[in-house]
Amino acid sequence: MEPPGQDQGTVSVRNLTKHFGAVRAVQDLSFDIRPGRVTGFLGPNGSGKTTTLRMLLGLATPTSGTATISGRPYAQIAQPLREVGAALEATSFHPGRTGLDHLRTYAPYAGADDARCLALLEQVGLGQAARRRVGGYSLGMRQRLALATTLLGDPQVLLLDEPSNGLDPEGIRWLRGFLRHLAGQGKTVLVSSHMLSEVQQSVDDVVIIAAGRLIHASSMDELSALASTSIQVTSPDAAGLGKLLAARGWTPRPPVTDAPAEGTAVEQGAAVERGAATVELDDVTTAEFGAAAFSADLEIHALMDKSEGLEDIFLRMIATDSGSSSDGAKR
Ligand SMILES: Nc1ncnc2c1ncn2[C@@H]1O[C@H](COP(=O)(O)OP(=O)(O)OP(=O)(O)O)[C@@H](O)[C@H]1O
Repeated sequence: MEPPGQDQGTVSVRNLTKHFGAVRAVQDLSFDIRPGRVTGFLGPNGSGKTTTLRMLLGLATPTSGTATISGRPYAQIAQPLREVGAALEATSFHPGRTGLDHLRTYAPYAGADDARCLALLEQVGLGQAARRRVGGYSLGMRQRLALATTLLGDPQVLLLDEPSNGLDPEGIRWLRGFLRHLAGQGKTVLVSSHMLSEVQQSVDDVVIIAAGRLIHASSMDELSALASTSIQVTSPDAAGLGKLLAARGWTPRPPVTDAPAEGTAVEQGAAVERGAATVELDDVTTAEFGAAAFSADLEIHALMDKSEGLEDIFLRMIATDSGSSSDGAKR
């Protein structure tokens, strides 16, 4: 048994599995979420994100495996609202209650007083709407209220299911800054989403799942390093292009040959036969190539960035898995 406090703030999932009849919602999932970081919990619709969060919160019983927060299952946490703040997808609000009254309902369990409720509403941008009925709140305002509710007990761990849903671009930018601020205080922040692009600017780490299985877990920097850089270049001067590539040590695809291609133009006056060439180069940026071509006085007719972006990597990762996943896709 590890000494108390060793796992403080760590969210751990070990060999976690959940079947609903024939549907394998979560399959042998293992990962850790660390304090002081914002972690994106990513996967396409129906990949098992909410089911995993529900098991972490003791709302669903694992078929096998464990889900713990600070080393303990949720049910064993003495004062759960002071340790874990969670906002799941279908957070429901009593439409007749004001935002402030909604917080007051939970405040006693979280050890929060009225002043804290009001301060939190202010913090999430609902200061002006504190005494308005939630029934009249927009989806984005409800998301902000859900966030304020998770923060009532000043918990170490925050589990937020698609928190940017319904927020406008300004709200998304605000949320980004707010989550970073919370992680900066040493909190463990998990944000689920079905789109990497939605969270890529705000997360430090990523856990990617598809069809209930772990696909990838790393820091955002490590994931970014998987993104390839490649360009496509077309020059009417194959020989000149070949010379430039050789001088720079850049290996083109396909190789450039000096032999004039079909449709060769004969330059007036210089009587030099010139063939056009189109090649692709890896690990060279358009800026690098553009500068090199400029200094070599090489004529270029097209220069395109063909790099694989982060979202492409994410889509490739989750697509690769869906072929092998079988039952999890039964929905
Ligand atoms: N109570 C349930 N009974 C039966 N099947 C369920 C139940 N809850 C979830 N599932 C199934 O488990 C799978 C995973 O669903 P889950 O809601 O965890 O995915 P998700 O990644 O959160 O999806 P989304 O991004 O759409 O919210 C789906 O096939 C879903 O239909």
